[in-house]
Amino acid sequence: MELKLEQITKQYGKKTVLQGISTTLSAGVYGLLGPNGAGKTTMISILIGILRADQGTVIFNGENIALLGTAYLDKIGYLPQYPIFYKNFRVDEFLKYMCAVKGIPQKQVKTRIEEVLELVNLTDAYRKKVGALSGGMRQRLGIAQAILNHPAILILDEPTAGLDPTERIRFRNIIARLGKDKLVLLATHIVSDVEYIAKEVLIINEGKLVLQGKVEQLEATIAGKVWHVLVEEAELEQWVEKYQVRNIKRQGAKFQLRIISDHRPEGEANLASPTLEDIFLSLFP
Ligand SMILES: Nc1ncnc2c1ncn2[C@@H]1O[C@H](COP(=O)(O)OP(=O)(O)OP(=O)(O)O)[C@@H](O)[C@H]1O
Repeated sequence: MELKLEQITKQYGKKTVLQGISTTLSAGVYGLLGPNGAGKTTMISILIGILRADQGTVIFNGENIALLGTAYLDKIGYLPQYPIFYKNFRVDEFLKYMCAVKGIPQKQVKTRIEEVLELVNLTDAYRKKVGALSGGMRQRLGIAQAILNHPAILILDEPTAGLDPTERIRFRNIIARLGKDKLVLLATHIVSDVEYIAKEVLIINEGKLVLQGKVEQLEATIAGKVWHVLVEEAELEQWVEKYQVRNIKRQGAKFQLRIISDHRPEGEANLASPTLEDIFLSLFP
């Protein structure tokens, strides 16, 4: 399976929101990272076929999606950034409704609903009202509806916003499992959501694809530039002014600073292993 973006460009009025995005994606989890307003949701809207690019094409398995029409939509599962749930529906009623929307044959509905609820660990919530679910359970229900039609491509826009750490990990595990046979594109600005599960990370800023690669490849781009330095409290302010300080952690009477710098900072400085968050923050301080 292959999804290819060729020179995707989109403008809203005079503002160019996507500028010549080109990439090729296949099965596996991809993290789409970028600061607020980078163009993630616009790119997703084009990929799920609800928005046309001004220029460029999206090609699914060798065919232009603009010509595939609903045959392409059948391949897509989508969880929007702000999903609207009908709170008075029960979970099973909501999923039956979504099966009808997606044209799933009546004979398959019951089995398919049981399968997707099991996949997202919501079997026990079958008869619960959607309004009674926690935020995390509701997001998992969002995934359940997105995969009802066995999509080849699953697109999730900021799926973990507002989730507690336990739910975030649970969610991450579900996504990793789904990525074994689907192309999963997960847009987020929470770097840790994708750090451990993404096959590749795409970083966009101001509508341009600025970096793409495996997490280790991206981390290698700032190897030798991430430092830990121990400083006194009285010196903190001058360090923060002089260096790009990523993190400050109290260590006994002193403070440990995580710094991104091309050169070894003065004082007690030790090299640290780079993380994806270091890259993100070095690009968007
Ligand atoms: N319908 C629209 N009309 C005009 N401008 C828009 C429209 N939708 C988005 N924009 C602008 O396009 C830019 C990219 O927005 P987009 O929502 O794609 O970014 P994003 O990376 O998803 O941001 P966030 O993380 O905040 O959701 C922003 O400057 C936004 O204000």
